[in-house]
Amino acid sequence: MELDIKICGLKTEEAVAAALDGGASHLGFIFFEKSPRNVAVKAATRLRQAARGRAKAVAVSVDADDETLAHIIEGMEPDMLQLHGKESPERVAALKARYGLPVMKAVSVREAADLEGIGAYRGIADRFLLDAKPPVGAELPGGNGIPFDWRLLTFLDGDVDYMLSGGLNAANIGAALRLCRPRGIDVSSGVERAPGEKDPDLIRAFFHAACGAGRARPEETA
Ligand SMILES: O=C(O)c1ccccc1NCC(=O)[C@H](O)[C@H](O)COP(=O)(O)O
Repeated sequence: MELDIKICGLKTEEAVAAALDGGASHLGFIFFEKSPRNVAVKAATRLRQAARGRAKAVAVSVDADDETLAHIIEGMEPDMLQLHGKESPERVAALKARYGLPVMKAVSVREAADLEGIGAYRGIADRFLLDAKPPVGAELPGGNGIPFDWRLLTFLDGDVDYMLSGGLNAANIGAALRLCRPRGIDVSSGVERAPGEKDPDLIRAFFHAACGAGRARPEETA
């Protein structure tokens, strides 16, 4: 099985092209006004066209209400929803049933106890995005460019399908892959020259480093 790679927070055609050329499996579009990566539905609808048949377009929202979600989903036609707020298991189940789209539930991790939060969503969420817990007072629930202690994941049930996220970049992705053996990885700040400004060269460097560490999941290359 190939490693999934999600480039998140895309806002320009240039960045989308670099992500697709690198072989991204998922492209993330942020719908959260406080984020420097926030995109309008109209822009995301245009940007996601290039991904059709090549990568999954992921709509990232944070405790969005029904009206907002309907606008996003009807407009950009995502392949997947990423719920990055405090959405309950019931809310996740209801959205899956309503839209028939796979859901990736973000879980914020700082310590081992945070991983217990996964349990309530198992059998409901299709996938998890294990991200670093934001620092106290942070405005953003994700995209803060900080890693968490990946060693915590070595105790996780191997059946949990997750993308590793939080502070990944070309310099640390090799170590992260070797330690955690995730089925997918996700990056945002680590491929930016400034908050919200993706850098195609950094995107290319990230793919190069991830592929150098084994694009296939490590245990399958052993
Ligand atoms: O990236 C954002 O600005 C953001 C805002 C609100 C909710 C989620 C957000 N990002 C979600 C992601 O999937 C990011 O890629 C993930 O948090 C990792 O970000 P980073 O640590 O910057 O690589």
